[in-house]
Amino acid sequence: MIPEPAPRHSLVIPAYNEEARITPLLESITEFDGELIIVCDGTDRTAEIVKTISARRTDLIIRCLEFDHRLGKGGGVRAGLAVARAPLVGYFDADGSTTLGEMLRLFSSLDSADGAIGSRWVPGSNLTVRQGWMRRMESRGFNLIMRILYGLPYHDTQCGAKVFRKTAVDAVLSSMVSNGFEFDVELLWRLRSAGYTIIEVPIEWQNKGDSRVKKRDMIGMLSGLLRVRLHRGRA
Ligand SMILES: Nc1nc2c(ncn2[C@@H]2O[C@H](COP(=O)(O)OP(=O)(O)O[C@H]3O[C@H](CO)[C@@H](O)[C@H](O)[C@@H]3O)[C@@H](O)[C@H]2O)c(=O)[nH]1
Repeated sequence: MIPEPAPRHSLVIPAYNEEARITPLLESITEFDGELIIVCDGTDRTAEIVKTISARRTDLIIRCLEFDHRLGKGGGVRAGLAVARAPLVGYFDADGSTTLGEMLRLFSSLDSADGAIGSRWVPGSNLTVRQGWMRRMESRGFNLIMRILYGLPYHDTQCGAKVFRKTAVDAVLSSMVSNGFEFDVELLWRLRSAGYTIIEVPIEWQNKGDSRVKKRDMIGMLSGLLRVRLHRGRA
């Protein structure tokens, strides 16, 4: 049997109880030279919907990873990245806050770096629907703390659109401990500490609302990051 060629890109979509938003996102993708890995660990019909679309859309490679317990956003992304087969990998949110076109633009900037993160807070970005001022302040404050605590020079560590060379991700993934929304910061920190270059790229972003991020997740995110920094010390 001739082995299937590896896809060019792997994109992970963490999808926790996304039955209302996953169909429009997948249907908006008309062409993609790669695989989509949807990580479903919720309690609604997301996985069932993904499998139905996957069977019908023979023009796309859609893989559905199913879990019977909640992994957290970070845990979900990690599970997806671990089985990604392409040399260029990444992840973005299920809510359609950014588009596949923007993800392809991020991929194309990997010519000059090992990782590229979408940023809503650098010149050239386009926020078509702005976040409320409270969430914006929290985001700015969070990034400031990350600059101080982790020495990360980025303006938007939490944007859900990120791409990397698979070799870079593979080098750090097994040391990662974060499962929640703090995953992104730990990943960036470990990659930078291992000498990989990551650039920040302006992105087009539409805030969709109906966030799964609750107050307790924010507290969990900060305390998780303090724990990683204090107890693990070095990457
Ligand atoms: N598999 C899985 N996915 C999850 C989980 N929790 C959240 N997600 C997924 O993570 C993505 C982001 O969650 P949203 O509910 O859309 O929250 P948001 O407020 O719009 O998220 C923004 O802030 C987060 C925290 O800073 C960011 O991580 C996120 O990328 C985005 O910028 C969605 O695709 C959602 O399904 C989980 O436990 N498991």
